[in-house]
Amino acid sequence: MNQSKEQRILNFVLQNAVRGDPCSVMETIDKYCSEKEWAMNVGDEKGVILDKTVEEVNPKVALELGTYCGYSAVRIARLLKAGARLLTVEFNPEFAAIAKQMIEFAGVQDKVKLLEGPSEVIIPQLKKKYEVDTLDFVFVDHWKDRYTPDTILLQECSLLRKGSVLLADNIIFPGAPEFVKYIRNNPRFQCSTYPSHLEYMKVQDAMEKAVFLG
Ligand SMILES: O=c1[nH]cnc2c(O)c(F)c(-c3ccc(F)cc3)c(-c3ccc(F)cc3)c12
Ligand SMILES: [Mg+2]
Repeated sequence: MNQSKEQRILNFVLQNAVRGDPCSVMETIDKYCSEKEWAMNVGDEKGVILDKTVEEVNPKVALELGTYCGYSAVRIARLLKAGARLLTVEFNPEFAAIAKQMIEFAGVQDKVKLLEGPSEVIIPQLKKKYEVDTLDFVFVDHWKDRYTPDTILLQECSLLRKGSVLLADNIIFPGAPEFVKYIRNNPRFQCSTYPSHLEYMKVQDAMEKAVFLG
C-alpha cells in the first residue's frame, strides 16, 4: 500500500535528521515541507512566535491540541525546563503513530505525553487521569471549529488559572472567526494578535495570544 504524506515526512526525518537533536528534526521537516510536499506544521516563521511565547511563559505543564506529525510538540518540548511536561492531543490514529516516532527520534519523549483521542473527551480527563492541576500554556492548533468549544471546556474543567496563556494558530487562514469573536469579546481574556504567514507559503496568517485573567 502506498505511503501517506506523513509517513514520507517521518521517513525523510529518520534518514536525514540527527537522532536526539530536536532542532535538526524541525529543520528537516521544514526543508521537506517547503521543498517537496506542503504539510500543516506550524512551520519556521510562526514557530518563532510559538518559541517566544513558550520562553516567556516557561510552562511547567503545557497542553497542545493538534499534534499532527509532532513538529510543534518537538518545538515546544525542546524549550521546556527540567521536570516540565507537554501533553499533546491527536484524534487521528495515523497522525498519532507518526508523531510518536517523531517525538522519540527527537529525544524529547520524556517531556511529552501523546494522548490519542478527541479533545472534547481528553480535556475532561486531564485532572484525574493525567494528574493536571492547571495548565500554564495551551497551543491551540487542531480544528478551527473546536477552538471555541474547547476553550470553554478548559474553563469549565477549571484547567486555566490567572495568567494561563493560550496561543491559537491559523486565525487568518483558514481562519477561526467565531473563536476570534469569542475570545476578543471575553473580558476574562487579554488578547493580542501576531501577524505572520501560512506555513511554507506567502499567504497571510496570524496567531492569537490570549491570557486568562482568572
Ligand atoms: O486543520 C488544521 N489544523 C491545524 N493547523 C492547520 C494549519 O496550520 C493549516 F495551514 C491548515 C490548512 C490551511 C490551508 C490549506 F490550504 C490547507 C490546510 C489546516 C487545515 C485547514 C482546513 C483543512 F480542511 C485541513 C487542514 C490546519
Ligand atoms: Mg496550524
